[in-house]
Amino acid sequence: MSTAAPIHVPLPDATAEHQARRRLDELVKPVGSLGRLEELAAWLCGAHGTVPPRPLDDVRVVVFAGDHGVSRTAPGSPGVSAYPREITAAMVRVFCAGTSGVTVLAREVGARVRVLDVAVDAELDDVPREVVARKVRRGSGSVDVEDALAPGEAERAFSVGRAVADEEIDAGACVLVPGDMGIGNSTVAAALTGASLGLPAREVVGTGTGVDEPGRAHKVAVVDRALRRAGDRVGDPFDRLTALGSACAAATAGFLVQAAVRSTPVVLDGVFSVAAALVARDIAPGAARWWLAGHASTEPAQRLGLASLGLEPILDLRLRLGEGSGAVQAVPVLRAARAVLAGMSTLAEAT
Ligand SMILES: O=C(O)c1ccc[n+]([C@@H]2O[C@H](COP(=O)([O-])O)[C@@H](O)[C@H]2O)c1
Ligand SMILES: Cc1cc2nc[nH]c2cc1C
Repeated sequence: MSTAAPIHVPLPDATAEHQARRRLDELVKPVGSLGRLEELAAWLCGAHGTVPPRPLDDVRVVVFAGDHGVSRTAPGSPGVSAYPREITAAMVRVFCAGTSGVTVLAREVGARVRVLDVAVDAELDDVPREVVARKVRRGSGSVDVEDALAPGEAERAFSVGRAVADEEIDAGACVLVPGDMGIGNSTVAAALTGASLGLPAREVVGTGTGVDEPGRAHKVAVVDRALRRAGDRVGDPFDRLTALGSACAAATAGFLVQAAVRSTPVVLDGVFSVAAALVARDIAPGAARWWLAGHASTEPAQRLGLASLGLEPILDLRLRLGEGSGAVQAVPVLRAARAVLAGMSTLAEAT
């Protein structure tokens, strides 16, 4: 059970949000005709405390990379992923080379991408030192048979995530995007989501990187064992991260909480970031007010998690890549929402 001091999360500015709604109704268009853009514009005003909101010109993705014990498979036995765990380390090098999916998509919208090895099960001595400087451990425990983390590690990884959010915000970030890379992490995300929402494995497990139906049935069995093993320890969010999460999940939760503490909007991405968000909300109630849902993933746990957070996805492109790839594509929509308030004249001026 964690005894850490409560974390204070500021409230968005309700007055600015209200003023934005009034202004939106006055603009040169039928009332409400810009639909979701109007809601996003008002939300941004609440977050920034100004009408119109400030330009969203410094968007930063942090990809938390790590391995998860559930992806360790004996030769000939079924696995939880369609890909081998060695892909995680290989992908960190791809992020460093600037050719990953999220890096290419982020470039299109002028966002930056930083990758951090939080728990990759390899010594990455061929990547820049700052990529590995925050490493918490090599891999995390296999949650169906053992705790993911040793005592104190969830808190340590959570602090890493908070420190990284602080660094990005101090360097000028006005929007943060949590990215993830970790073979097997859709199983861990399902376990965390099941525990956070009190749902059975069969409802939260999806196909991840593309397992077939027997593969999904195996994942359901793994998550079911994990939920039974953890029992009622999952009531405390740090115990939940220790039993069923991973160093990456804890770091991502810390990143999301600290963004809220610093009044910095977050665009959530796929199933892993949403699973971490459910835990982060339990650590810092009110933090979810600073988060938006970038897109709807094909994973059931992501959809269920967003519904519980009260967040409606901005996009639905049937993505299931992770990395922050869906969230960055929502950035132009947010910029469009801001432009409406910043640039449109009023109906009164036209008549
Ligand atoms: O974000 C999603 O919704 C998503 C859905 C399926 C897979 N992924 C990515 O694929 C990996 C996890 O899939 P798996 O099958 O290995 O558990 C991990 O690196 C995620 O970033 C991501
Ligand atoms: C190649 C590859 C890239 C990824 N990016 C996020 N998850 C991934 C999984 C695989 C397999």
